[in-house]
Amino acid sequence: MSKLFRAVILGPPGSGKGTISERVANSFGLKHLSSGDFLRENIAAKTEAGVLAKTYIEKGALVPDHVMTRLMLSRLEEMTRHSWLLDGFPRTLAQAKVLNSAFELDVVISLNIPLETLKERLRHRWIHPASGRVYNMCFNPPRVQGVDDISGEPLIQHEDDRPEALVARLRHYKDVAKPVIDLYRAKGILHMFSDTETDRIWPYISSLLSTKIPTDLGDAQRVRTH
Ligand SMILES: Nc1ncnc2c1ncn2[C@@H]1O[C@H](COP(=O)(O)OP(=O)(O)OP(=O)(O)O)[C@@H](O)[C@H]1O
Ligand SMILES: Nc1nc2c(ncn2[C@H]2C[C@H](O)[C@@H](COP(=O)(O)OP(=O)(O)O)O2)c(=O)[nH]1
Repeated sequence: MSKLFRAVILGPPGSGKGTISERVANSFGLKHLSSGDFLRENIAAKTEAGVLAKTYIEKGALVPDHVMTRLMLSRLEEMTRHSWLLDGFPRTLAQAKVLNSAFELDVVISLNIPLETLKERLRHRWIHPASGRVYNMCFNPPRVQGVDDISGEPLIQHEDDRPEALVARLRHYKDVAKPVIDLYRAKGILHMFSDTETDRIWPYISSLLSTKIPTDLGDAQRVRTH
């Protein structure tokens, strides 16, 4: 059995976690598990966790740690034969400790993007709620403005993507994320990236992962698309 690769990407709202995770999944054949997308799946499926999580998300609050860890770890138990990249989890120190007790991580990527850049990006972010597909009028616009390329359904903007909501979200993110970042720095597996453009960060992340991901992942898993 080849060694599997386990990674996490951390970053504030709008920092490019989803965008970069998709490129990592496509380039290295890792499974991308986004906590936000998984929650939306559970909400749509009206699972017990989904119904409970919805009550918190609607209030703009984080889902309680015990609900998140139970949900995410049960999903990860189904993926033990895969290499994966987690996006949006862990978000708190309690979540990180539970994850670390269950899996040994190889790499933690932390995106450090300036506030003004985040504001500008989120101002133009449009989302297809059912699929979680993300567009940006300045970066990756849909073929037809306001319409999802795949389903033809309308795109929406998150209420809390508005600039005035972002400052509070960012302060909360920083308070909650700092101990998580410090934990992984202490473990010697943290890699921090700072820039205003994803396309400038991507080559560094791609070359880091190329050195870390076992080459014997097997062709089926390791599909290189350039
Ligand atoms: N690890 C987590 N712990 C607690 N709540 C979470 C977690 N991940 C997601 N959530 C909840 O689900 C909501 C949607 O998550 P999602 O990642 O899609 O949006 P977000 O947190 O606004 O992130 P971003 O703007 O960076 O894409 C969050 O606002 C939060 O309430
Ligand atoms: N202009 C610009 N927009 C970018 C860049 N990288 C990502 N974006 C867009 C995509 C999204 O609409 C928004 C935030 O990116 P995201 O991948 O959803 O971030 P995250 O919230 O998952 O961390 O910004 C980028 O480099 N430049």
